Amino acid sequence: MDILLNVLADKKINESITISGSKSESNRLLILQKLFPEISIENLSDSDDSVHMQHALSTNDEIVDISHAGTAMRFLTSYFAANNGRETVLTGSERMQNRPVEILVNALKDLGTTITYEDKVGYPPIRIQGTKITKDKVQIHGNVSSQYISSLLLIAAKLENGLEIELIGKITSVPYIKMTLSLLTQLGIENSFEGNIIKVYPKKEIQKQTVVVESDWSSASYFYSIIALADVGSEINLSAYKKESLQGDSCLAEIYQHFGVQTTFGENSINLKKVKVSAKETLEIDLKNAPDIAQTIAITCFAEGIACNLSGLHTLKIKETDRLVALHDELSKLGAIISVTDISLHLEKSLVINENIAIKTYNDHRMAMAFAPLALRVPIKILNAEVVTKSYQKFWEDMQQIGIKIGSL
Ligand SMILES: O=C(O)C1=C[C@@H](OP(=O)(O)O)[C@@H](O)[C@H](O)C1
Ligand SMILES: C=C(OP(=O)(O)O)C(=O)O
Repeated sequence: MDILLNVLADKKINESITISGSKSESNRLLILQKLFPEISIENLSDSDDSVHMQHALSTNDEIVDISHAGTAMRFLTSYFAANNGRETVLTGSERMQNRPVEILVNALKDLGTTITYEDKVGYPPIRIQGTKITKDKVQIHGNVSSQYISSLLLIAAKLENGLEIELIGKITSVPYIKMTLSLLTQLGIENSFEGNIIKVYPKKEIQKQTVVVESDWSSASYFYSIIALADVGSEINLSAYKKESLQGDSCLAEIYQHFGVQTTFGENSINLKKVKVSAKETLEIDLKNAPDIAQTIAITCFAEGIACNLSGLHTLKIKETDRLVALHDELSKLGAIISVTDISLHLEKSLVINENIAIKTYNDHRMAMAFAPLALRVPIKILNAEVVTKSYQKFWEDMQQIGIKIGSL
């Protein structure tokens, strides 16, 4: 589905939108619920990635295909490895077969499990022989993906002796590790994270309880971008959000102050309001703690004619697409002066935005969603717009609600 986005001139936005549950929290809780059936989940994400996770956890098939879902691939690797007696081939989309899992697989092998590669060493598909894990100490590198660490943490309490993980080297996307540990704490599972050592203590059963998933902050980023580009006085209410979030992407509230967006926390919602024009100084941010909002921020800067230097982007090359190359190529077509390295992005201040450019999305939901707010400036085409469902089912419906007109190409 290729679409053309447009807006009516001078529209001041004043809308309320409800966003589905966090994909990251949901995919953790689905694994935990399988291990601890005492858990009930409310406001579960309706994303494709969470649907794939639910299906993978309910099937007895030998081959389990999780499509593009990175968290499902990584979290299920440990889950199946600890599933004594079961043999599973875990696979995914063509892109998933080029997203690395070797660091996690090696850690699980060190714990005594048997995992082999069906095709390319280091990448899915992998064949997992479920084993009873009795070892309780493992080392793992933390600089490639935090998902490997969360994966081990999610099964840790159900291992006979719990688990002590020693993190080696620099650690990336730390808030996601803390999210996993906070969820364990909330469920009554004892754990600690001191220096580079994480410990999770064994727990057979937990109290029966309901966990309410906060809505997805990465999805909220597109509304931050829209309000940043909208007229002063425009506002959007988003629910259901809270001030004490487990999601690192809640740093959006602070970052978007640069663009004159004020965030007010309500009972169960946030109000985003454009209170002044964007600051014109170069935006310098390290996004190693919040990689999923890099695309949104780069495009907001471009639309607002603000230069930026984004660093800490070393994980972007192994996400749904190489996001650094994709941003470079698509923003250049719009007229941006942009350069990227393997870990950073530099964007010059620009005054012109080319109209009617067709943006390629490379099977990456965030490419489609991050470019959509540019419709507030120029007519823009988004190719394969259906990719958004990986994390946000009703994204285009919600765009129409805030006044973006969508036509087919
Ligand atoms: O644990 C999680 O839920 C996630 C961790 C991050 O991945 P990396 O740790 O690979 O950066 C993030 O980009 C991804 O969207 C979700
Ligand atoms: C990187 C992402 O997801 P995953 O790694 O779970 O595929 C994302 O949602 O931006």
